Amino acid sequence: MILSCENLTLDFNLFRAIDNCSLSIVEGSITGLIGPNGAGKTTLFNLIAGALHPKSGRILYRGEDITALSPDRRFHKGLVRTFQIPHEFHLMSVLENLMVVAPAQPGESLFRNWLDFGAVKRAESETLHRAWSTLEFLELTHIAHERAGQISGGQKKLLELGRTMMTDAKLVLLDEPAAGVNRTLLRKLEEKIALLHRERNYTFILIEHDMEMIERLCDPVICMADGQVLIEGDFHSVRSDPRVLEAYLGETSGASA
Ligand SMILES: Nc1ncnc2c1ncn2[C@@H]1O[C@H](COP(=O)(O)OP(=O)(O)OP(=O)(O)O)[C@@H](O)[C@H]1O
Repeated sequence: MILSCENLTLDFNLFRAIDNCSLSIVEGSITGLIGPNGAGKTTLFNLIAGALHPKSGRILYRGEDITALSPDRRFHKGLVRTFQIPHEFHLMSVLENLMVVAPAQPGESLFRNWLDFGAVKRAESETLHRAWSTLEFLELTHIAHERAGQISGGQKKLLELGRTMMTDAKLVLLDEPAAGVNRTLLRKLEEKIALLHRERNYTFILIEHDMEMIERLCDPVICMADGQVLIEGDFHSVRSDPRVLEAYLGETSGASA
């Protein structure tokens, strides 16, 4: 298991958003996290990424108890939430947006810079090389020098995925990657997620309301309701489970399962 959440509970004032929730994520899987609006999916992501801390329970990442760690410490251990990395810098180019995500570089310390200019240059050229290979992987080299603020919504999602590749990500939390992405770019995004999973052994947890995307990419699928795990299994068994249908029918805002 790459991640285990054990009996997590979180309250927002008197409202219990996460209620004694336990789940485990298998290393190398793409796990789909579904559930009606308000089920607690994003709050669970916030707990896993460290943006919120549970009232009780614990989180183990690669066997280590990370419940008390800051988001930053988790990020440096390879637990990356897509929009934990700041949204794209609009005025910077696509290439520069990748380069700024790279782990701390020697040139960031003036003293070090003065002592070892060669090391700074080497690190910069490694970062540039990594950023360029990331663009090649994402098939975005043609927009390398465009301002990030001017690219399409789907290209921004690809860029966001690319920025996880500039870190040494192991477990990536994707919160509704399909939202606002056109069909063509959505298939490309799916293809890249599948490739990162297959060829680079990334583990993903994917919150998504687009059930076709969940069906194509995810195994297993976990359905949450009322701050708890309702059921876990393959897409078809989860989708046809009467408890899941009931949970979706019970919601008022009408997301489709
Ligand atoms: N900061 C907050 N303060 C108070 N209540 C909150 C806060 N954040 C979330 N909630 C409530 O906690 C519950 C779970 O919300 P959450 O956003 O985790 O659900 P979700 O499953 O991600 O829903 P959606 O699919 O609509 O994004 C909801 O009832 C929501 O209103």
